[in-house]
Amino acid sequence: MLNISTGGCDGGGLVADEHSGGWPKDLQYMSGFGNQFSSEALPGSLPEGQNNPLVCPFGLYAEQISGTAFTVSRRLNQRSWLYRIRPSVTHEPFQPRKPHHDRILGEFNKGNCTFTPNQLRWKPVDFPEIPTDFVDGLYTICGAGSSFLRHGYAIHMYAANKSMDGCAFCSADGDFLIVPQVGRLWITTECGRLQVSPGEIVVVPQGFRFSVSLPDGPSRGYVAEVFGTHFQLPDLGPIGANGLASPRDFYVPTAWYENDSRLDYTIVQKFGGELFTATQEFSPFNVVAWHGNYVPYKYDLSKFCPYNTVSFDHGDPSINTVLTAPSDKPGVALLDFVVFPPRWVVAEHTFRPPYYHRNCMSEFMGLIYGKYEAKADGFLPGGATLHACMTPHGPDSKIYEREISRGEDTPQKIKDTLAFMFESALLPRTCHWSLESPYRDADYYHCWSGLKSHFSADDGGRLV
Ligand SMILES: O=C(O)Cc1cc(O)ccc1O
Ligand SMILES: [Fe+2]
Repeated sequence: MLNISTGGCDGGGLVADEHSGGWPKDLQYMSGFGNQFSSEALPGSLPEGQNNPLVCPFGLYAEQISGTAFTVSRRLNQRSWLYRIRPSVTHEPFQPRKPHHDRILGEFNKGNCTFTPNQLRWKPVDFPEIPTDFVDGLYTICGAGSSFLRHGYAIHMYAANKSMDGCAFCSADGDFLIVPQVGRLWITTECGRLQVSPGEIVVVPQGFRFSVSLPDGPSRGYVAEVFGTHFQLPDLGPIGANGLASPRDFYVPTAWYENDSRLDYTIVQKFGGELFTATQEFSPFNVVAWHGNYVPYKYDLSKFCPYNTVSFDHGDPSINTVLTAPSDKPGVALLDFVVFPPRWVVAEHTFRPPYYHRNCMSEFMGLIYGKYEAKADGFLPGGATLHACMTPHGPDSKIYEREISRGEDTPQKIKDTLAFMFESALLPRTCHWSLESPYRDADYYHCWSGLKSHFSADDGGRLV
């Protein structure tokens, strides 16, 4: 069977999934970020030497999916060729989805959203009481820009308890970077299947159809969707050739198909922020072979290799960037995905937690497990915070008081925690339902009320 990963950032072989627990036992991935991959589920199903032969092996249809304009520079060009039993075009016309799902947006403006310079925090939501799949459980928190203009992003969360059945989802608006917090996601895509556990992330690029099964039942997590650009690895600059997220740790599925015909397979398409459905007589997971570099992939965050100070002062959080979706301005992200993983903290004569901060970028944070280093309580796993552009934030009073009375400079290990940040240059607007949500922590600002003055003009400003 052909499964090849070449070129791009890193060549890699096939890897078995450490987390596989029954579905399916022989799940395999190809490794490497940005590589050119080739995969076939049937030997000989991938055409050789050309993309669209007059007749494809096994009578398959050739179909290209383009993730960048045809004319984008070779360095950035992303596309894949899928060889499938029936082409995607064979469907009944799309209709607005009923019942209407009105908590998803693809465009953020004064009419459909609100905004506030206040610090926002949400408690983790409860799992749904009624059967709810990934699509029904998805709701937008905030975002900026417009999927129509191909510039912007949306931050969604989901809470679900039921596998998608006879239906596939696809966002025509942008790439989905999914961060599961509770419950594994077993994701079938047109390129094959991925098993994703909390602590891992998965990116399903714009346009790919996927279906989410929930082997553990109740599931919850976060999604960053980026419009008009794709995630890439950050440059490492003076760090050198290694460190942070290594290209070889990104796993891409191998070809897998089902040859199933049913009258009512439903495609749910997010398009311009609204959901449309179309039925077709076959599963969209009918790709027998494929090749290309426009692919879904997953990454285990425990493989992230953090770098940090070994002398003094608190480094900026950009040092923990896993993936970045660039804007057109050099060095400025449309959306960075940053993690705060377990690590040693050794800075001497330094206030070690995150500093007090006002940022021209906007920061949305989530917590996968444990406690976040800047908050003694209130920021819970599954919860979220939003500190928009220039909104002051930082450690709560308890963390501040604890830190300044720490005494010794012994090394400390931050452990049993995994927080993350979606950071963007674009100022987010917040959805009405997020601000009005019963899960919103209206008292959030109190966590800083105890930050009393320690100032004393008499002792040269030393702490008293
Ligand atoms: O907690 C935050 O707001 C994120 C953050 C973390 C950090 O280590 C430094 C700055 C920063 O904004
Ligand atoms: Fe911050």
